[in-house]
Amino acid sequence: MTTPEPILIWGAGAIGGTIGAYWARAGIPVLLVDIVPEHVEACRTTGLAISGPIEEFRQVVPSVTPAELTGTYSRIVLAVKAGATAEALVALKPHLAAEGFVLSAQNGLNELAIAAHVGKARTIGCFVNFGADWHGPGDILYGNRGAVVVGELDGALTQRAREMHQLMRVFDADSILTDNIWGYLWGKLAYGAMLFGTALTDDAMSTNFADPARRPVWLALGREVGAVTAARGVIPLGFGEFDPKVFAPGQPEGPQIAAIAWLADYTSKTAKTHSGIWRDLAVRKRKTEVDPQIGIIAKLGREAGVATPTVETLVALIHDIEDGKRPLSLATLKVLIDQCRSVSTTA
Ligand SMILES: NC(=O)C1=CN([C@@H]2O[C@H](COP(=O)(O)OP(=O)(O)OC[C@H]3O[C@@H](n4cnc5c(N)ncnc54)[C@H](OP(=O)(O)O)[C@@H]3O)[C@@H](O)[C@H]2O)C=CC1
Ligand SMILES: CC(C)(CO)C(=O)C(=O)O
Repeated sequence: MTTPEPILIWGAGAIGGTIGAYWARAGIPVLLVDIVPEHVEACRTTGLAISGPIEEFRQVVPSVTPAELTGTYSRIVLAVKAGATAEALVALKPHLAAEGFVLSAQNGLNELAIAAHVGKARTIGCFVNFGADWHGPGDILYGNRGAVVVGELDGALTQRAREMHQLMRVFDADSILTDNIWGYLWGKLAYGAMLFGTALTDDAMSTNFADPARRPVWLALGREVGAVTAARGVIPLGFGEFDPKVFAPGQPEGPQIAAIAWLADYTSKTAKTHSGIWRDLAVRKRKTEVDPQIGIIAKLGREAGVATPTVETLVALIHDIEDGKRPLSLATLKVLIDQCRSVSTTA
């Protein structure tokens, strides 16, 4: 009897580690690949502990560092931060079978970079919106359930997409198979841009979304991403009651304010009170995914002739915090609030 080929999860942190622990617990062969040797050692020996309000368990998961990996694999789930995607792709390509694929379980438009590197036919899209934090070697907080959506880049409902969807259903029974993965990815960018805004302060995501004084920023970011999304001909899709279509050009303000109010409520119900961006800035003290995730919106906007002044200032402010030039504080967010206010009064 031959041993079934494991699914490689490349990047076994908050997202990759959580999915991997669930798959391994369900008896699905999985192999974690991560550059943090202490994490790899913990996962394969004492086990990966999943904690938080959803479920608590510890699961031993086969794990290696990239240097220890041998062989080729048909299914690779990429779950590194967007800034590490290029480097991870170089390392994983020799291990990707000719007929295999890479599925991006990441925020942003990493699918573009993956397709450019391994080929569009070997790339599958995925939208992940559950909340998790890597707290240390073998230690992950699973803070809240959230959308998991799988789809081919061209929308085809292929056998391999169906299979990955079924596997994701083992992790979360509500996972979705879609023919519009770009819609979900662009919808998340609208929310994602707002999350970067919340990460300018030390306040929880929900505190930020609930404060009427900060609302002009969320509205401006939603509208700018909505305008670029529309210019690219994408119909954005959301999660829960967050419908990014309300931010499309020409849409009224009422439903936009309601969408922000829903986000305030939604983000108040997680054990992960702050975004991964805030965690990178405040806890990990490292660069965020701002350029590949948010900077790309401004770049694609410029290409389409759509102005994105709020997005551009946000990117600059995040860089300032990364470089130690500004603090994480309300004063930093206030730069953006003032810019949005002055635009709305001069408009
Ligand atoms: N966490 C969350 O709640 C959510 C995250 N996302 C998205 O999911 C993606 C993954 O994020 P998340 O899981 O939080 O990130 P984490 O930092 O928790 O996990 C990524 C892991 O990959 C490792 N890594 C970095 N470079 C490589 C490489 N070249 N090869 C192998 N491993 C590598 C990291 O090590 P090191 O730390 O040393 O870099 C880390 O252990 C991001 O795009 C994020 O925006 C989406 C929705 C929710
Ligand atoms: C907030 C969250 C978990 C999405 O709900 C996220 O995407 C992040 O932390 O970057």
